[in-house]
Amino acid sequence: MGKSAVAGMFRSLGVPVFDADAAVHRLQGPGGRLLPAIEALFPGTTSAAGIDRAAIGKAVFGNAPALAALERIVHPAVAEERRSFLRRHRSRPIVVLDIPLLFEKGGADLVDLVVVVSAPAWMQRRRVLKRPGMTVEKFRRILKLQTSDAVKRRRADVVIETGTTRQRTRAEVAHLVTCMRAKLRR
Ligand SMILES: CC(C)(COP(=O)(O)OP(=O)(O)OC[C@H]1O[C@@H](n2cnc3c(N)ncnc32)[C@H](O)[C@@H]1O)[C@@H](O)C(=O)NCCC(=O)NCCS
Ligand SMILES: Nc1ncnc2c1ncn2[C@@H]1O[C@H](COP(=O)(O)OP(=O)(O)OP(=O)(O)O)[C@@H](O)[C@H]1O
Repeated sequence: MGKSAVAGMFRSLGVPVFDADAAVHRLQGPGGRLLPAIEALFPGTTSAAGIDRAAIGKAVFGNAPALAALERIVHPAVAEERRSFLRRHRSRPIVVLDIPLLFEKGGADLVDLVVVVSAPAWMQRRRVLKRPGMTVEKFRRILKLQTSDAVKRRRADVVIETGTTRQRTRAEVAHLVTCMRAKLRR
């Protein structure tokens, strides 16, 4: 939908962003501290270079108990990284948490304002299918695991549209940051 692109726009305006996906990649990457636990769960899927993402993706997308077991390893570690990010930026008036599964995992209570990044379904599909290793079937399985865009939009405090030009999206982000800064000064 463009979360990472929008996160970059917040960063360029001086707002610190916690990137949950990047934290997952660090924890599962070369020397990552979750490698032993993941190896025990899915033998033969890790090496010194990190996890084999394609193999684990195949094992968990479409297999609810396997995905839940992986999440029990990954999510507490990500929560720890997030707390450490918040401690490091305690003095900052605004921070952004870029969290792909905010509603699915009950994270909406963590934040003062929920910003949903959204584009039309056909555009999401076109962007996702361009990614290396993505197939129509994998995309279908992942979508089924996630809260629908319509529900996310209803639950959002603010929606940032990425179905338009980057310039318009950047203007929406800048407007939001300006409003938040003005509100905090009051
Ligand atoms: C299974 C893994 C190894 C597959 O890695 P891969 O590089 O192939 O895919 P990637 O991480 O880019 O995810 C692809 C898409 O699936 C979605 N997705 C990933 N994990 C989940 C999940 N637990 N539930 C629903 N959707 C998910 C992502 O948001 C993304 O849209 C990886 O997704 C993973 O470790 N997932 C569990 C951790 C997690 O919940 N991460 C997302 C939130 S922080
Ligand atoms: N107006 C726009 N705003 C944001 N992104 C746009 C826009 N137009 C095109 N894009 C493109 O759409 C893609 C969105 O991908 P991005 O990685 O930001 O999504 P994401 O939501 O973080 O994905 P995931 O959670 O699956 O990793 C990027 O390639 C980005 O350049």
